[in-house]
Amino acid sequence: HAVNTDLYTKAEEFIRLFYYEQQLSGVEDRLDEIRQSIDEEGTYTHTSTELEFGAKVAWRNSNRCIGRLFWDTLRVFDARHLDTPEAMRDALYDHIDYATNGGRIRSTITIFKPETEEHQVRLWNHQLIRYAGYEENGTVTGDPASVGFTKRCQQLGWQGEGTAYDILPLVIEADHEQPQWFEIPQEKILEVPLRHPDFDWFKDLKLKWYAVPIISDMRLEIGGLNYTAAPFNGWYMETEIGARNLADEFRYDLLPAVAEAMGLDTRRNASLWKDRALIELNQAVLHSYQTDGVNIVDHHTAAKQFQRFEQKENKCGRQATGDWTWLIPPVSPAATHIFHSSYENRMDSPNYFYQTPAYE
Ligand code: HEM
Ligand SMILES: N=C(Nc1cccc(CNC[C@@H]2CCCN2)c1)c1cccs1
Repeated sequence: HAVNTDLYTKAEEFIRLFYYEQQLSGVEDRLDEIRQSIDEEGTYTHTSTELEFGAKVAWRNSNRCIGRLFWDTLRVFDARHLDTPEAMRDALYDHIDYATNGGRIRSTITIFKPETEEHQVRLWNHQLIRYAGYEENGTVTGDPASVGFTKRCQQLGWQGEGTAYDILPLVIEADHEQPQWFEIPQEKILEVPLRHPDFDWFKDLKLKWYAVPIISDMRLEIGGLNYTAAPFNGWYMETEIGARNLADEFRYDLLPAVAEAMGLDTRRNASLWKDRALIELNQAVLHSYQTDGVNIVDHHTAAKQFQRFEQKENKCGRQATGDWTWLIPPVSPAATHIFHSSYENRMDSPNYFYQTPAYE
């Protein structure tokens, strides 16, 4: 019974927040309904409006997110009625199409049914769209971060072409049954070839990245219910691609190649060759996405937008919580106000959480 009381307590806190912020009447009747449902069935069901509000506020509460100014514009697709892996696959295809929108990216979340004692839906992908990683005697082709998941996909019967840019399949696990994998049709994947506005040789590095980051392995908690499959996307901040995915030594490790092509002295740290290469790589990312009409935000603009979010929260009588260590951008952090601010890293509910890996 303790568990149910815990569930009711969380449900009540969420419902009261929803009725207060949306200035609705009749909260006691709704709470009676929920208490009865929990007593009779051990759980309760969110209305679509409660679900949408919960997903938006979970984004508003995401302490590590610099993009929260737009929390209230999230498009929420309610996919709780879908029961088969094929139906879920089609909902994921629709998510990719709707979010991509030819480059005019729309922040979107698709929410599958919450976990109960009987069932749980999990997406094994970290992101719906991501490149495979193949390890051959010490060297990796593709994304080193994907080596483990790529091996699991191969064990499930998937075969990639072996290039540095193979798109991994969707892997859907429903109710502890055998996970099913599905290819994503190539025409659904928007990618951006990278070129530099001033360095004509940059295109000869033959680099590209995908347009839409869709996180698919986090748990959305709303009023005590856990939505263990709720993929969400926004657009990229350029440093994620230019300062991490393509720059980290344990990812695509491209700083030496860019620095050499720039003719920098890579033997001496004090030449600041890594810093110069970083700036040009991030400049190429911004230039390429903007030229192709694919939404992206630079880290200075993103910080300004976050400052507006902080101000907007204060106007609403709230104080924005945050994780400073993630909110500062990895390039020129002290050039943003965030570096010179402090934030309480309190985890409010609703929120997005890490969850136990779906596979090992
Ligand atoms: C609209 C454009 C958006 C931008 C530019 C943006 C930007 C970012 C960035 C740069 C990070 C840090 C990621 C990293 O360093 O790996 C982040 C984290 C995060 N964002 Fe956003 N975001 C956006 C939209 C969203 C949306 C729509 C949601 C959910 C509905 C969201 C939820 C989160 C969460 C939960 C984290 C923390 C992830 C973790 O702890 O690993 N963001 N965001
Ligand atoms: N722009 C985005 N970036 C983002 C957001 C949340 C999580 C992530 C992935 N973070 C994990 C990686 C791997 C370790 C450190 N970064 C990226 C968005 C992805 C989905 C919505 S916005």
